[in-house]
Amino acid sequence: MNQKVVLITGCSSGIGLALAVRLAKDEKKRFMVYATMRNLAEREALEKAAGRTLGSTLEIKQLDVCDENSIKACVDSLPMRRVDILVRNAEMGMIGPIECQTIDEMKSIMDTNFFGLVRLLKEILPDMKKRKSGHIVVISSVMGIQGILFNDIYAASKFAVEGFCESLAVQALRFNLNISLIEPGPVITEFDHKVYEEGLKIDLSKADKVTADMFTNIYSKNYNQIFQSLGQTPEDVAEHTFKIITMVNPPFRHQTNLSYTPLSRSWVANGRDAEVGISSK
Ligand SMILES: NC(=O)C1=CN([C@@H]2O[C@H](COP(=O)(O)OP(=O)(O)OC[C@H]3O[C@@H](n4cnc5c(N)ncnc54)[C@H](OP(=O)(O)O)[C@@H]3O)[C@@H](O)[C@H]2O)C=CC1
Ligand SMILES: CC1=C(/C=C/C(C)=C/C=C/C(C)=C/C=O)C(C)(C)CCC1
Repeated sequence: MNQKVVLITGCSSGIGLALAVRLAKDEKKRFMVYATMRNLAEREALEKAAGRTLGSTLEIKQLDVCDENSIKACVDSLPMRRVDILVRNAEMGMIGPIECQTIDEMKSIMDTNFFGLVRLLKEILPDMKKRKSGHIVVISSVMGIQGILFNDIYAASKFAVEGFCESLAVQALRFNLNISLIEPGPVITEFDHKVYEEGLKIDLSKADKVTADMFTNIYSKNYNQIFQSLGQTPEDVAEHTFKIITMVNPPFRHQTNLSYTPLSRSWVANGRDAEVGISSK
């Protein structure tokens, strides 16, 4: 059987975990999934969800997108170093006023979210080009095309990812490679819990009163309601991504949330006028 080798980053939770399991449980067994995570001590949830596929169509490996050696060691450990489908999923979020964030904290977001992708491609793209086959699937976000209040650095990292992929897409055509950007809106995962919890701990004393008030009484106050009303499950995003992966001619961009799509579409069409109006009152 001609199984496709899939390597996914950030599979300890959320979308990465759901997608790894979805592909490994494919009825036609079309995929051999290497589900990676930076810390193997966090493998329990994936092992549980993988069930019988563990050791058959799913294997767990260590990979930290911030560590070139770990990426190389992981790819070297694969049969003939072959990756047919790379899913770059691992990322970090960050919210809050920039006055309250250090440059080192911002650099760490760019290092994981943007340079993490660059490191992976430096290791995997040359082999894909030689074979003239491969699909690079990047879990981006609607924030890759639309900035959102108090997500300045995170959105910038997603814009960087999208610009990088858009530029590479031109080369990809020449080598018969596909690149797809998956753009979910809010998804209810560890990510949004972690980001929100961290956001609540921010020392707002470095921000002026108006900014601090906007963060507390507009952003934080409405955050849960936005996620509860619009949020998708990681399994839903995994299903969308599965469909993109199994398409003969996958699209370059794909938004996963029909409830959110009108917001990002109208933003692109009308600019700031389309910003969603939620009042602090
Ligand atoms: N949740 C949301 O609302 C949305 C999420 N997304 C995107 O979806 C993707 C997955 O996020 P989601 O499933 O929500 O969140 P999770 O927090 O559940 O998953 C993020 C994963 O990335 C891993 N990770 C972080 N840093 C590294 C690293 N240096 N090397 C390897 N793995 C790392 C985490 O591992 P560890 O457990 O070790 O921290 C975790 O497994 C991200 O790209 C995110 O930007 C897009 C739109 C909306
Ligand atoms: C909370 C909140 C808003 C929306 C937040 C959204 C939509 C967050 C989406 C996060 C995503 C998509 C994260 C991952 O990539 C608005 C509308 C700015 C108004 C003020 C309060």
